[in-house]
Amino acid sequence: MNIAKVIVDVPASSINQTFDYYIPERFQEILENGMRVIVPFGPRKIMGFVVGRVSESSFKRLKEIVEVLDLTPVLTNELLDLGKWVANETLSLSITALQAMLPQVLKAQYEKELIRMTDAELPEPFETLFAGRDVISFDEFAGSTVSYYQLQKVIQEGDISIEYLVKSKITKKYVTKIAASRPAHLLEEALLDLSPSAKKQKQLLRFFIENETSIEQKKLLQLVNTTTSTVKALMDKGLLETKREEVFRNPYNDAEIERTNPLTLTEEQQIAINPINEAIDSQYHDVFLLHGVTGSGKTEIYLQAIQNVINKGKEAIVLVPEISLTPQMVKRFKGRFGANVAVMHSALSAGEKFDEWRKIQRKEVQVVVGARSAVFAPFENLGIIIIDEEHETTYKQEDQPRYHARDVSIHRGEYHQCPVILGSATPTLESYARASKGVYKLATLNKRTNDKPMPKVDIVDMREELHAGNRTMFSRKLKESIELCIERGEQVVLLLNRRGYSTFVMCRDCGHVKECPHCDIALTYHKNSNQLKCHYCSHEESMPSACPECQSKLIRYFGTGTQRVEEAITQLIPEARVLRMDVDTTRRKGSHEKILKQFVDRKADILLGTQMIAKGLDFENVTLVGVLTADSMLHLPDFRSSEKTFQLLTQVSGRAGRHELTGEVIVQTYTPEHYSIVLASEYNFNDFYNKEMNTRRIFQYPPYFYLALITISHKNRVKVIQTSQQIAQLLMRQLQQDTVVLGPTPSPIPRIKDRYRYQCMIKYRNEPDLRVYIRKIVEQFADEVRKDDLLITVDMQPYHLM
Ligand SMILES: Nc1ncnc2c1ncn2[C@@H]1O[C@H](COP(=O)(O)OP(=O)(O)OP(=O)(O)O)[C@@H](O)[C@H]1O
Ligand SMILES: [Zn+2]
Ligand SMILES: [Zn+2]
Repeated sequence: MNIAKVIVDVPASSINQTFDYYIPERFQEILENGMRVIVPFGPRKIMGFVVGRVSESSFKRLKEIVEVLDLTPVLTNELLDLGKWVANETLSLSITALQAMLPQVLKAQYEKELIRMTDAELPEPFETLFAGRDVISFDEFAGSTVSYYQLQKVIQEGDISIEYLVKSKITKKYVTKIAASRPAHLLEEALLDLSPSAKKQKQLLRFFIENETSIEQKKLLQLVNTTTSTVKALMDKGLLETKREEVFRNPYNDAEIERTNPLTLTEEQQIAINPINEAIDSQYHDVFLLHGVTGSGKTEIYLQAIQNVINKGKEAIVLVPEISLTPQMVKRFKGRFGANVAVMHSALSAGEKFDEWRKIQRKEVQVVVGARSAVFAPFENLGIIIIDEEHETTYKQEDQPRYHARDVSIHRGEYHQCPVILGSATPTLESYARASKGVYKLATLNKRTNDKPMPKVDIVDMREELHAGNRTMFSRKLKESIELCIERGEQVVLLLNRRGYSTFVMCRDCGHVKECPHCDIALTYHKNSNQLKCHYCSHEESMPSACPECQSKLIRYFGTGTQRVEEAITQLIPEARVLRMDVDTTRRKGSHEKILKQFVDRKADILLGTQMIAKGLDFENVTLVGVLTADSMLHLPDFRSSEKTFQLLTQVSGRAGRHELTGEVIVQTYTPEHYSIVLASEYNFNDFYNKEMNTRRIFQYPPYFYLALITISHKNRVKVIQTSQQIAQLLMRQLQQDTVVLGPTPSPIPRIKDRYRYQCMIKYRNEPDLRVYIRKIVEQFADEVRKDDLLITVDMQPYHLM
């Protein structure tokens, strides 16, 4: 078995396969699957992952592995298989899928160092190698005669550690600790033997006689007021010893987080958790959809299910959307499980992320709470996977590999025979439909744990405001409620639903929105040509100068930012203290937390923000939630726009009245009759679900149909059009009768960075070989992709339709 199968880091489709390399003598004993290696490839040396070992190759004259980067595998066999599966499902390269599973630090090639972790004698070759130093470069080892096998053994013993140097900074920190190397009574004997002049040495020894602990050297020197030479003198006498210990950079101070105990579950919660616990106990895989209104205690169910998993010695993955991964959220998990929790968050530095990942890899924690990519946590004994706010579209990765964390979770759940929990107050139609069919098990929580009703929602028709002469973005009702709320000393959350603004065209008089006559989807305004376009069916028309419904001249496209809203509030309600939270004010690390803390400390009356304030936040003093423009998302060229609107309104309403005080919600809109707004205001998920499912069936969208989106881009527009047409024709030849290929049509954003973009959308019910067809078709263009800068991207089950 001296030949390794390696997936190499070359991002081109023609080499999406393994290559055979000969394993030189010095690596034979240590090389395992999941290790990274350096191999020659053409004229270069590149990185690759070992995915197998064989004794024969069909190729003659194999090249040799040059270097082994890891002495413990960074990917388990399960993850290697998962990588293959992800690559296949998402039509991406294996190397891309594998790299997506690893922290940044391991993706690039960094310099490495060997660090001595003990002052005890190391096996001989290492003493010579270190020659009295604590740290040596890895290259020095590689250039020596010491074997990799020997190194692997001392690493396993914990006497030497390998470090990756991130941007010339050591990724980890160490402290030197001092401890007595003999029991106290022997230290006392030694004390008597010390010469009377060695006062400091005596003082130091007494410290260890009285305190039988190890202590950080720096602290010790301060306490006893002495220097390292005193320590050294006692070490030379064999009385003290030093040990280097790793300090994990801990972005969350575990010690400061107050521990919480499990709450007694309500009856609803108990009924919901029972089947989940049964799956954990009997070790079988099932997907549970936990549909619970905001504030119904879903998180408590997660916590108690995880406790059950921990008790069984198993591990848990909890996924939460990036923007909900607030300190508040982390605290709930650390409060229950303390240091047994790793947190994977994009705001952590590369080094911090690596530390958290290592805790998982070394089995130092049993729980990880993280955003999308935490689904690849290298646990080997999973007992549960939880996806909170399962409807969030951020669970879908928007570049290669374009995987959905939900699909990956279910795949891992099958492998580990453990339950997967999808939780939401507003599940996706896809998940709810599966639950209705019995594919997933449904659990419902209808009541808030505080037994208070959901806050009452008032819909304000902004067209009437305009007719009454109010041209501000605040209705009279909202303005008055804000003033009253501030007077009572309570707080307001204001949502500016900005996503997708400025692209749709609406009449400010009657609320009419221009839609495509064939697709029932808002047309996109293209500023350059002053045209309205549909990118589902290529329909086009020119921008009207008057509203086709009411002839008003006030028809225009929209554009507003939080900054302008902030100015408007201060003009309208000068006494209001406003905190603004959007991409601009949260760009710097920690600013997100700072704003929330200021709000909790009541340093402001109003928290004004975009989508990021709608989720997961829990403020005691918030009694009013205002939505400035509920419909701004409704007219996005996206068949999910109603669903997203319903979800957002429900989520943001859930921020009010979560505690003692009763909450109130005011929703401003130009389309007060739209079902997603009306039904959200009534918290009526079921009617919304039925109505929306009907629409999806009629227009052949998910969950009735699956989608695949192929986007073609190139600098030359003609070439893009030709290629797209060729692709569409090739597809059409292969596909079933009831499969629809829409397009080619220009992408919603038809040109990015001077590249023209066209797309083909495939709607299908059953195409078992679709991936194979697409792969083959894309391969036909491989030459042009490589030489002519043509770009073809494929997104299976797209969420982002731009
Ligand atoms: N069994 C219980 N008894 C008493 N209080 C509970 C119980 N379960 C949960 N709670 C409390 O109820 C509140 C709401 O619960 P939680 O945040 O878990 O709900 P949620 O469904 O996750 O809400 P959201 O979807 O809005 O984030 C929390 O303050 C929580 O501590
Ligand atoms: Zn009109
Ligand atoms: Zn159309």
